[in-house]
Amino acid sequence: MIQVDNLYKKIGEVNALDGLSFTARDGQITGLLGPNGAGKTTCLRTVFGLLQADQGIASIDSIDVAKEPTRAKQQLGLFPDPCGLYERMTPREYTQFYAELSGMDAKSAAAATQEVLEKLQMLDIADRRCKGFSQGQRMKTALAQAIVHKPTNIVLDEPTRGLDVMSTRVLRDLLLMLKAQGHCVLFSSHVMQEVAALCDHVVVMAKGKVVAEGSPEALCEQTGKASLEEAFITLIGTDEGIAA
Ligand SMILES: Nc1ncnc2c1ncn2[C@@H]1O[C@H](COP(=O)(O)OP(=O)(O)OP(=O)(O)O)[C@@H](O)[C@H]1O
Repeated sequence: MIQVDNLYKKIGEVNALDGLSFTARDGQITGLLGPNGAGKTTCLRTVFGLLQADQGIASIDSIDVAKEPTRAKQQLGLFPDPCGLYERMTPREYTQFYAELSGMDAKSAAAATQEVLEKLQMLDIADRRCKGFSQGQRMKTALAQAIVHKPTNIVLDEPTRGLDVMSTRVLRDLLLMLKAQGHCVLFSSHVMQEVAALCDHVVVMAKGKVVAEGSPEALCEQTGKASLEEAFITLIGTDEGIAA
């Protein structure tokens, strides 16, 4: 479970987070939806301990990220940009390298790597170099790295940005699989369709604050609109920076 409680963060003159609070639960996909500059990335960076909030608490499975960053991060997987893979490494080498970085000895890392490669159904590409991989294959490799240390919680910042339709579908299926396995999945997006299709809980944010939250259906009901897109426009007052 990921909780943010009353987070404030001023960057330069901007209140990037302005009293942000929400909970992302286990066994659910939670979407952070907001226009450009809403504070989504700032929020996720704070959750991962890359930024320190001015005020408020971010916690992973009730562990305060600012006070116990190492222990908190053991429960957290951060999905990296799949474009940044080391092309000369194979998914197995790459995943094992990250497993060892997370503190496992070589034998445990090899076993955890084999397990995750099986789980993501990527044994067929496990021992090929990443150079020339399709976006979907890169995506799987990036996700293998993010979850090899078996975190309960997985965070993704705009994971489908720049992806083709097939790769987006691969990623969606992977996220649904992680949810079915009881993980807490938190991702940011400004793609309405993706959020409506995947999320159990949507946190609509603007200007560093939560404007509304609930299931896509509840948000439609609350605003009296038929689609999440219309509900969003009603809540935010604009659809600027949001993709259908
Ligand atoms: N390093 C920085 N320097 C200056 N301003 C920043 C910096 N990082 C964030 N901000 C500002 O903080 C606010 C929140 O930015 P953030 O990147 O968190 O938004 P976002 O919701 O992820 O936006 P987008 O969807 O455009 O990626 C914005 O006004 C942004 O300009």
